Amino acid sequence: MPKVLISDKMDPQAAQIFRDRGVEVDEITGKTPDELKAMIGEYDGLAIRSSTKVTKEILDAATNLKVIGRAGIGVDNVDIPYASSKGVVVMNTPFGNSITTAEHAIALMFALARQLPEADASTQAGKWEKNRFMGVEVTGKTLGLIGAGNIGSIVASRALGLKMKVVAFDPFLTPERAVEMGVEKATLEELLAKADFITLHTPLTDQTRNILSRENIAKCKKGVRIINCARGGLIDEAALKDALDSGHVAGAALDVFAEEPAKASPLFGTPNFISTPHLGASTNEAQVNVALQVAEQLSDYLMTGGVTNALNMPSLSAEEAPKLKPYMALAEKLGSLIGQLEGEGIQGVSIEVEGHAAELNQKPITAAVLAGLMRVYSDTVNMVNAPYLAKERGLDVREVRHDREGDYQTLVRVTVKGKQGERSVAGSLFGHAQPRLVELYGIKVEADLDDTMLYIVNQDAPGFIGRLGTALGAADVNIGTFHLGRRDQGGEAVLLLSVDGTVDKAVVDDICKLSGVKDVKLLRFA
Ligand SMILES: NC(=O)c1ccc[n+]([C@@H]2O[C@H](COP(=O)([O-])OP(=O)(O)OC[C@H]3O[C@@H](n4cnc5c(N)ncnc54)[C@H](O)[C@@H]3O)[C@@H](O)[C@H]2O)c1
Ligand SMILES: O=C(O)CC[C@@H](O)C(=O)O
Repeated sequence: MPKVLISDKMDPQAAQIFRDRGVEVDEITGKTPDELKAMIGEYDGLAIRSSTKVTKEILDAATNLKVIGRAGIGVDNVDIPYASSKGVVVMNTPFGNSITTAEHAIALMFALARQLPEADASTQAGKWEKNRFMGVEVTGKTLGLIGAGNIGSIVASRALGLKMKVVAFDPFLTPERAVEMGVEKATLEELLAKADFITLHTPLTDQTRNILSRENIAKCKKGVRIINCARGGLIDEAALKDALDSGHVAGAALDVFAEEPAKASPLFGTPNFISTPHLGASTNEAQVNVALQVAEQLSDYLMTGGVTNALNMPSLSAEEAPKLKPYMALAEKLGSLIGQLEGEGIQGVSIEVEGHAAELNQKPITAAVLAGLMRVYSDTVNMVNAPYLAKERGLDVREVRHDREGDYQTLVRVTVKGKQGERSVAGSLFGHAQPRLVELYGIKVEADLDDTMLYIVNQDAPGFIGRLGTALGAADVNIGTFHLGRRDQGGEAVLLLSVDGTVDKAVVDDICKLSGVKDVKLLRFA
């Protein structure tokens, strides 16, 4: 039974879902990195929010880990490249807290417009400073949206409902989508010049880091009010403090900080500055949504192989997973076969599907071929890290889909470009389930790829099979299955034998010495 650790505070319904789906679950929150490191080795899955930092060290200790699920959107607390290199799938729940976070941005916008926190503190201090607090209306004002994805678009719809104008800067926003959203697409410069309020809704990337830099803050309209419910690091906090002090920025509300927990920001105590401790996603509704989603996604992956919302692997619905499973087994075996035959030095690989296989999601088939192929380089390769390893090695990967049906109802062909030029193997499924090799380097064969096999290339001549049988019998090697194919009579023949148990190198050397033998390889598919 797979075992999952919930290491951050999460709605209790998550644990219940794991149990209902047959996954063992421990909820142990608030551990230090060292404590987490000591315990993570026993878990197959890890469910987190933002407190747990999944670093290289934690991943190195996570010897059984297969999947990490973030109950939320941002995954900056997970070292995704390293998780990928270790073959660990990383998933998030991209929609569960979007409405809640958009509402928090709107709440902060109103709090800034009417100085609500300061007015509250003053009133509760018994001051009744009615003349001190003069607000602004939001109606008719321009809201500048930086980032128009899930949350940004919800903020835009709420702002339009409040009769604001919305201008949006997002390099990936198409003109059609802007029209659909009812916003004006703008450059960053235009947005900075026009906006009365600016709200940020992008991830933190190399392009968005410091997007509100000192220089860009200076380009804003005087009296602008700024809201950040996305990620710390999008705003130069020191420059924001100076702009608040000078009055160039009339107010700023931050839910997120460059360093969290933010316990001593220079912004604290600045007039017209409001802060919340990363509460964007903190509503009952959002926390139930993300907890349920993460538990369902992790359970699906661990129990059925279904992949939803993964950031480092192609998606695979629970419905698709059983259909693709035999194809992935076939693809991995073909990749492994050609990888073992060619050895190192493969420069490119093309994965072609035809017939029934062409109706399926090809990405998992490609990932499975690469997993088999890259095993030449590493024993720990799987479908998650294989594409990264292939990229790292500069392998050119091509996917081809043929609508036509050939000799077989379904076919997967793997062609590699290696030291010997382009060579390919192809396989099909028998009875819709049984992977079988049907072509090897242009020669028709029909062979199951069993755990241990001998691949022998010889000159087609009478008596060879007898000599081979005698040699194997003398070495006490029992032949399970025997498959023979040849290019033409008297030409090159290929033999694929499955054998019981292991075969010593000495036996392989003896076969090499048999007359007419050109090549012998011991293949393993276990
Ligand atoms: N405060 C919180 O508790 C909280 C809660 C949920 C999400 N978030 C954060 O909010 C942010 C937005 O989440 P989302 O679900 O809307 O993400 P999303 O991926 O749906 O949208 C992000 C948008 O940013 C745009 N973008 C990317 N690079 C850009 C750039 N250089 N300039 C302008 N736009 C750019 C993308 O095109 C996309 O439309 C994320 O950083 C997420 O982690 C915070
Ligand atoms: O889990 C949280 O409280 C914050 C989540 C938020 O930052 C997110 O990116 O989804």
